[in-house]
Amino acid sequence: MTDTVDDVDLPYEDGASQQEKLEALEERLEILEQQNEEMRDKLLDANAENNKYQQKLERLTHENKKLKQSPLFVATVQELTGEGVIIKQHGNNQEALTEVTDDMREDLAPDDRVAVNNSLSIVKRLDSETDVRARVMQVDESPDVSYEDIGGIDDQMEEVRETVEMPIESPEMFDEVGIDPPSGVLLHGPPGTGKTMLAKAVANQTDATFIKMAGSELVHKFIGEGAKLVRDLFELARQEVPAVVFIDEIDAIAAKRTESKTSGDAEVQRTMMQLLAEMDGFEDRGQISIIAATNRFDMLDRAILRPGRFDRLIEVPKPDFEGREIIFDIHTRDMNVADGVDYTELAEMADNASGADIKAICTEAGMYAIRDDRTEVRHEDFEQAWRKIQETEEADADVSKTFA
Ligand SMILES: Nc1ncnc2c1ncn2[C@@H]1O[C@H](COP(=O)(O)OP(=O)(O)OP(=O)(O)O)[C@@H](O)[C@H]1O
Repeated sequence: MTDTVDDVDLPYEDGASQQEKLEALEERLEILEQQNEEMRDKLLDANAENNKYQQKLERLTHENKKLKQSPLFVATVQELTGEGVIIKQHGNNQEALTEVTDDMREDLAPDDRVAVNNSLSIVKRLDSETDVRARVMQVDESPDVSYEDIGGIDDQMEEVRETVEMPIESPEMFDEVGIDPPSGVLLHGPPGTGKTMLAKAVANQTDATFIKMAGSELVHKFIGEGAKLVRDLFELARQEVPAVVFIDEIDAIAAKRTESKTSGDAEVQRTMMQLLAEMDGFEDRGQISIIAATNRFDMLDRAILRPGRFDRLIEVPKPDFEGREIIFDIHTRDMNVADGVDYTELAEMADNASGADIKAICTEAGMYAIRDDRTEVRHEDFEQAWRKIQETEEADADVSKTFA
């Protein structure tokens, strides 16, 4: 309903002169215009915010859909016959005859790897095995991270060095003393605290090949591949000794056993069993070091923590005040930083930041300088960068809460 003139509370007394009325009305008009302006600004902000959430919503909906899709199984084409295609499923080695469209049939040849759904229909032809390995395993003959690049986790670094370096550099010591070298190291702690860096640095120091495998990639894509890829991983490590095998997100393959009996769970189980078998029957222990990492220590199956497997559990926490100061120092080493930049203040400001957050603050601060057409990064650039990163993190947290 719109206000009529009668409803409006007039800003002057009944007996006011024409001049007084005019002035009062002008004053009121000015206030209303100002309020209108403020409302318009707020509306614009709200629209921008709304757009941002819409985009996030779309992204999350898309991810959600992807996760809900039922997993596909992997099989190998055995033969193309008049009645259909004979495939052999990985994992259980069972053969099956399945029908395919003419288009798909033209695309297939014996020995091709294919993805099949629950009813064993071929959904697509897969990349060659080498492509899958390349996706899941990242091999780096000489990673470029050194101990000087890591800040605030000296005790953890010492422990990793002690466990990994000695057996690779002086395996004879263990032989002579007559003990087995320490087995795997499990690093656990929040994201972005330097777990991957630690593994890379120790590989660099010992001239070992760094082989990284992501747990989630192993089991979430195609069923029937996980166990084989674990075997391939150890095979590759044996060819590359000395090697540091880094298994990231190990919780994806070593989560506590659940009651559900879905095929996905069985696959995860098989992959984990293969990993345990490889770790137990490990003859090159020492020359191949296994470092695993997780952000979800609470979720791990205790079987993985039994002696002889990961018997060094090292917590890698977020840096404390001093650690943050050092990490700021590390990440600004190559930056053109103005005289007034105070790392102590920055470390106080970025309370609760991880190493990865600090790295992001430094990069973003550099971006502020560039946007401002400067080549020198100032203290306020870092402050502005931290505010921006916090806002983004808060918005992300809100969105995940809303759509959880
Ligand atoms: N302690 C640290 N010192 C210096 N830089 C760090 C530190 N921790 C993290 N960073 C920075 O953050 C980036 C990401 O760190 P890294 O990948 O090692 O974390 P992570 O603990 O393995 O994380 P995630 O659990 O998410 O895999 C590094 O490349 C580095 O730039």
